[in-house]
Amino acid sequence: MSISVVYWSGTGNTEAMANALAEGIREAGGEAVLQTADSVNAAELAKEDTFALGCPSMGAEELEESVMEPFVSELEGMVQGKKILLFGSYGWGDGEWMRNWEERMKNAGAELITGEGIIANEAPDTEAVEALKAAGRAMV
Ligand SMILES: Cc1cc2nc3c(=O)[nH]c(=O)nc-3n(C[C@H](O)[C@H](O)[C@H](O)COP(=O)(O)O)c2cc1C
Repeated sequence: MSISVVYWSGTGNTEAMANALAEGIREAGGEAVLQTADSVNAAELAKEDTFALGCPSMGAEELEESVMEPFVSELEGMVQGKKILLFGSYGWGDGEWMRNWEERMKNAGAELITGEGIIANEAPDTEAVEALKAAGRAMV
């Protein structure tokens, strides 16, 4: 099973999370397709039943504004019934951006894999890496 992991990452922390997730997908025998959000067409992605989206907390507890925000906004109209895993890194906040993002996707009709997004403070630590690998395995 081929699973897309689409993310935006400015300094590599969310990218490291995407790599851990991909490792879990591969451990379970799946094929992980890692792509940055600027190279993905939302309508094409929405043809898949299960996929992962990653973005750090930017702005003031917001999705990155030039690529990820418009991408997620476009996807919102197309995710009814989709199984989506959300993940991302943050710095100093309390995860508000992820709670808002979860709410948006649920209101758009998506089912969140693991129930809530997986977050990591700056670079993912061992615990976050293990949680991402487990989520990746569960997606296959
Ligand atoms: C412009 C900018 C805005 C940010 N805003 C927040 C914020 O509102 N809350 C927070 O917890 N972290 C914030 N951060 C910290 C990043 O979320 C954190 O450094 C994260 O690890 C970056 O992930 P990345 O390496 O995938 O880009 C901000 C960072 C930048 C550069």
